Amino acid sequence: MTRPGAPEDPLLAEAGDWSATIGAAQDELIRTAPESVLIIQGGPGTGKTDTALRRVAWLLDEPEYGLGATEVLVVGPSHAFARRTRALLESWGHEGVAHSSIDGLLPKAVTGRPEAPHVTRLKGEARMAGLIGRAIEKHRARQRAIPPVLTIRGRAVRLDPATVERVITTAKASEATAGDRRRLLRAALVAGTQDPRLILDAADMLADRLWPEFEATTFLSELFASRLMLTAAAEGEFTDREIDALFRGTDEEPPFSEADLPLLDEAEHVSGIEPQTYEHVVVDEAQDLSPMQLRALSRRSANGSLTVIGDMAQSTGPWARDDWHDVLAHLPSEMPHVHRELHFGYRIPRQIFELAAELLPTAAPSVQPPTTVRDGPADPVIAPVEPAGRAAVVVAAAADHAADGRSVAVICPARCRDEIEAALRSEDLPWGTAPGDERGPAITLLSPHEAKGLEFDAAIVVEPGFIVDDDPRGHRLLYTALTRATGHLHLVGASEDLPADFGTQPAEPAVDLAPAPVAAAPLPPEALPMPDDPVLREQIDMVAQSLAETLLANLTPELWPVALDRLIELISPDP
Ligand SMILES: Nc1ncnc2c1ncn2[C@@H]1O[C@H](COP(=O)(O)OP(=O)(O)OP(=O)(O)O)[C@@H](O)[C@H]1O
Repeated sequence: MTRPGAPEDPLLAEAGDWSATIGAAQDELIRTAPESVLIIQGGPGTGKTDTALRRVAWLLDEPEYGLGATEVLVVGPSHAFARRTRALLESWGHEGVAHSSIDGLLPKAVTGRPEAPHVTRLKGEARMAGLIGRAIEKHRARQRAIPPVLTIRGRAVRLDPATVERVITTAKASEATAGDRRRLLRAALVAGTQDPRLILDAADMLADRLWPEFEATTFLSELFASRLMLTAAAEGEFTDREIDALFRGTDEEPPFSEADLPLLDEAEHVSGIEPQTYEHVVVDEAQDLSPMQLRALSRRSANGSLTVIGDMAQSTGPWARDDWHDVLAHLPSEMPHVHRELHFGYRIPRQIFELAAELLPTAAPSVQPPTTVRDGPADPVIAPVEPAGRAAVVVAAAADHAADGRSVAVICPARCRDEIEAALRSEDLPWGTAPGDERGPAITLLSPHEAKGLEFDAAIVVEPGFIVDDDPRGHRLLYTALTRATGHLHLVGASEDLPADFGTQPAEPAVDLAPAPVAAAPLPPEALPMPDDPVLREQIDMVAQSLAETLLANLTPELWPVALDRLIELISPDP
């Protein structure tokens, strides 16, 4: 994302087109046949998103698969992310693919309703699908009750219940459309009457009552406004406390929260309104999605051909997880699963990753950190500040990077947002809330959640201590925030929340960034010097990367020296 006018920076330049450096592991994933569910796990910046998009490009280019661009859907966590994936695929000449945030796929509704975290979590559970299904069934049964008499223009029209029942049964058995059902009812009632106009009007009125157009938003509002309907649909699968949590009566708040959107999708599905489906679906940052979101995604897949991407060390929010089982359980597919891990960190320079990796033992102890493949242009800048001076330091750093032509993320917790916005305004610095194209503002202001999956030349992370404190998985969120930069990282905040190892010394040793060694691969007995020729060095690097990926993917660390010995044996000329 280097901006026009930026200095020549070979480290950053290489990020755009890496066709020359595709590792063996990435290449294998890119060429995975479409009849599979490909699951790509990997640390930040290991190329998961790019690899998945290259898989899409490959599937589109292979005539054997005959896949059209409009048959592919790429889903990510945010609108900004969807812009990034669209820009990348289009830069490779693939237009027409659908790119969307998860919410952008779901039915439209006015959201913004505040909600307690335990309610959000409950609404994401898969058993909500059962509740919605039963509520709709009961709703329909009420609508199906046939009134004995209808009043049309002041005249009573008596209906023959047997005739109406017959029409309902025929319409259901033949899966008749709304129009056909109405015509069937008109024909059945009008036969042999003296006043056909009156009867036809009565037939239309009855059709509206029997088969009203389904409005998922109206249905869900009615369901959540009625303790009676909720209890009836719960059928013992929800406790009274849970029903209380779902019940919201009728009030003035915005009607829906974001957790309601997958419920609206479920309601539409149960009532027969089906979304557009795709021959291949890519789901990025899948580690955070609720079961109800995953069900909604699954409905968009025509055949179960999927690429599912994520990193358990970055899993946060109400559905933070430690493994893939739960995600995959809600994305059923008959196709074989191919589960792979990427190990090389291409985005984040060594100096930045060393700092971020200090969080891993707390954030995700079972996750092995990626191996960084390059050095960065600068060490991270650690800036201890008093609250009063915080915004000025952040904005000065952002302005410097922007003036040098870099894209800049200011990643800040909610409680500092207003002061940062005010400081940006008072310095007259243009900024946006989603990374722009090359003509957009260089500075993007983001919450740690919004920063997921994005990358910038420089990142300024504000008050790391607040980021940790404000979320049950705060260490993971901070890890995500620290791993957005391809070149420069600044940490600005209270000295007790900053790591002691770099730059200006804080007064106290670090609290939240507990230092811990990064799991190290066994070293070869003696390192031989690298040749001076840069071309040769790059070739050696690529071969070494490819071999390393094969080792990492197939053998446990204690067997690596054995395999290397065997390799030397195999390639050594016979004596
Ligand atoms: N083989 C490679 N050689 C050079 N650069 C690469 C390679 N693979 C990926 N990259 C670059 O590394 C950067 C990070 O890639 P990407 O965004 O796909 O990572 P990610 O694993 O999805 O990260 P995150 O978990 O943070 O979302 C991108 O700029 C991408 O172009």
